Amino acid sequence: MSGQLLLEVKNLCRRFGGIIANNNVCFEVREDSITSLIGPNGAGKTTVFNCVTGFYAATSGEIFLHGPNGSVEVGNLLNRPFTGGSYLVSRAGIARTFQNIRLFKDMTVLENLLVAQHRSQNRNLLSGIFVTHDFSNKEEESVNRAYEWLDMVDLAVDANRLAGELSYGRQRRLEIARAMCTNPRLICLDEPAAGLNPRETVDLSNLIRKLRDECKVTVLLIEHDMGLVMDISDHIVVMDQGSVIDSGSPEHIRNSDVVIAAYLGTDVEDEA
Ligand SMILES: Nc1ncnc2c1ncn2[C@@H]1O[C@H](COP(=O)(O)OP(=O)(O)OP(=O)(O)O)[C@@H](O)[C@H]1O
Repeated sequence: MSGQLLLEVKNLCRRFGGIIANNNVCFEVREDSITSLIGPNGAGKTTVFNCVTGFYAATSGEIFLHGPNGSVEVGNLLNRPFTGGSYLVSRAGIARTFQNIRLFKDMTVLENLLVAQHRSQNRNLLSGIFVTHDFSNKEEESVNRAYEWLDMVDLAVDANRLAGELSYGRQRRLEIARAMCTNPRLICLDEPAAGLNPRETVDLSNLIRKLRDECKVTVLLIEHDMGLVMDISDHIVVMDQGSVIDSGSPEHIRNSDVVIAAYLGTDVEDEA
C-alpha cells in the first residue's frame, strides 16, 4: 500500500469483565485508502471501532492518528483532565456511523447535518441575538455545506423531511453525510450495507469510492457483505476471537487458509 500512515492501532486490548473483546490488536490504515475490518460475529470489530472513535477507552494499547501537524493518541484525548472526551476524537478528524442507525429521527434531514457542524458555527449568545454578520455567514456556510453533502448522497429532495420518515437505505446515506459534515480525515463505517438491497449496495460502493477518490477521505469499514468488501477494499484486516489473524490485499485474503478456517469454524491443523 502506498499512502502515508494515517491510523496506527498498537497492541489494543479491551476487556469487559472476563470477556476479552480485543486482544493485542495491531493494524495500520494508510491515507486515501479503503481498509476493511472483517471477521465472524463476535470477533471484536465493533469494539475496535468504539475504541478508535473514543466511545470506549482501551484497557491497554495505543491508537495514533497521524497528520501533518503531528500525531494524537486517542486514549490521551479521552483522559485529558477536565476537557477529555470523545468529542475531541471527532475534532481530531475521526468520524463514524453506527451498526444500528443513530440519527436524530425527529429532526429534519437538513437539521441532522447542521447539528453535525455546530463546532464550525458561531455559538456566541450575543451574536445570535443580534444576528451579526459573522453569525449569518457561518450559518449560511453550514447550510451550503449540508446541501453539498445532500447532493453527494442524493438526498437533496428530502432536505425538509423528518429523518425518521426516510427509507432505511436513505437513512444510511444520511448517516454518512452527517459524519462527513464534521470534515473528518478518517471515516469509520460500521456495516453500512446491512439491510440494503442489491441496488442500494451498488450505490453505496460507488459512494464509498467517491469518498476516497474525490473527497480524499480515508475509509475504515466493517462489513459482512464479502462481495462489497472484496470489490472496494485496498487492504483487509481479518479478526477472529478478539485478535487479528491475517491482513493484506483482497486477493491475499481470498486465498488465506486461516481466514477460510475462521469463517468455516475449523482449525487449520484439522484441515491439513
Ligand atoms: N459493552 C459490552 N459489554 C460486554 N461485552 C461486550 C460489550 N461489547 C462487546 N462485547 C463482547 O465483546 C465481544 C466482541 O464484540 P463485538 O461487538 O466487538 O464483535 P463484532 O466483531 O463487531 O461482532 P458483529 O459482527 O456481530 O457485530 C463479544 O463477545 C461481545 O459480546
